Amino acid sequence: MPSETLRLRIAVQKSGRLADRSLELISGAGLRVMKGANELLYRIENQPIDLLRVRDDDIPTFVADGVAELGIVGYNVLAEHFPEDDLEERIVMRLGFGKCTLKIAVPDSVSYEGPLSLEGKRIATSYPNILGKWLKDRGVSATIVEMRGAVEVAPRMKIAHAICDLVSTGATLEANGMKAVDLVLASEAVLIKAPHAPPADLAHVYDMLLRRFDGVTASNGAKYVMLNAPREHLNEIIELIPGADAPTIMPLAGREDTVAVHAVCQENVFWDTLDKLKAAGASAILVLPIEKMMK
Ligand SMILES: Nc1ncnc2c1ncn2[C@@H]1O[C@H](COP(=O)(O)OP(=O)(O)OP(=O)(O)O)[C@@H](O)[C@H]1O
Ligand SMILES: O=P(O)(O)OC[C@H]1O[C@H](OP(=O)(O)OP(=O)(O)O)[C@H](O)[C@@H]1O
Ligand SMILES: [Mg+2]
Repeated sequence: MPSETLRLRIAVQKSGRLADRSLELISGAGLRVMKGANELLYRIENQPIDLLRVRDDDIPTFVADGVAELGIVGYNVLAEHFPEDDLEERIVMRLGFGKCTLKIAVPDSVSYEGPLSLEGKRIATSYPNILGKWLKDRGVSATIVEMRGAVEVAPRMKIAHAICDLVSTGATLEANGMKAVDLVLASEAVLIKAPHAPPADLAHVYDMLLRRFDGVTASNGAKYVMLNAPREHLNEIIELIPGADAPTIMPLAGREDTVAVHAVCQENVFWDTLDKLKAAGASAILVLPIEKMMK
């Protein structure tokens, strides 16, 4: 095959909760997506890369089989496909979006004293492998009722006593008269890789892509903080800046007692932090978003 026809493939969710954020990550890495007539495959205009747009359930297998070199999928979906594997071998990086938890939930009126309360019960879920392993590890024997969706209605329909489903805000559980009682798995979107190295001709594109994804992900939520600080409270003020690593301290023209402080914060900066900085004597505080970061 001539090398100019070789293209890397990234499997992404076609539509759903991860679709937009996956495309944002891809464009954040400088890839220009061409939305053509082919709904299954989007071309990247400025790199030899294609996006394979599929149901999220197909992504772990496509990547494991080498149909795509990389994929963006929920950790929960990956764990359900490969419940016995060391998932770290498949994961390139955690992406910081699509955060949710897989939880055991029961009707509000039901008491729960730990996993043993599930003994002999029926539990509805779309994640039979993860739940099966979780129950086995805790020595609980229960019947797993597999459902593709609308798991939250199972107790009301008398199909199951409990459910094991994804939760983020808890609104779905609340609307269905249920409460979360145990954590099974914490999840977020992850970048996964095929077991074999990419074609040699595309190794540089692959490496560049991982570097850029890392840069976009690392800057997620990170902020650039600039402020003026009285010298006598400098240490206290630096301590207050969240996740600040080696801030830059600069003199201010004509102001002996005050310095300018610039710092990259690895975490979000909330209003209460600004209030504390102000109370400690900081002034002219600016918090700026960081678009890209390369360490
Ligand atoms: N409420 C939520 N909050 C945050 N993230 C979520 C939530 N629900 C699901 N997710 C994450 O987003 C992923 C995709 O969810 P979505 O509901 O779009 O899946 P789906 O209906 O199975 O989509 P597909 O049509 O691709 O099969 C989930 O596997 C999970 O990782
Ligand atoms: O705690 P919450 O914020 O309410 O989120 C939890 C809900 O989100 C997901 O469903 P989604 O809304 O994606 O619809 P689906 O069930 O059709 O996939 C999940 O299956 C829960 O039902
Ligand atoms: Mg799915």
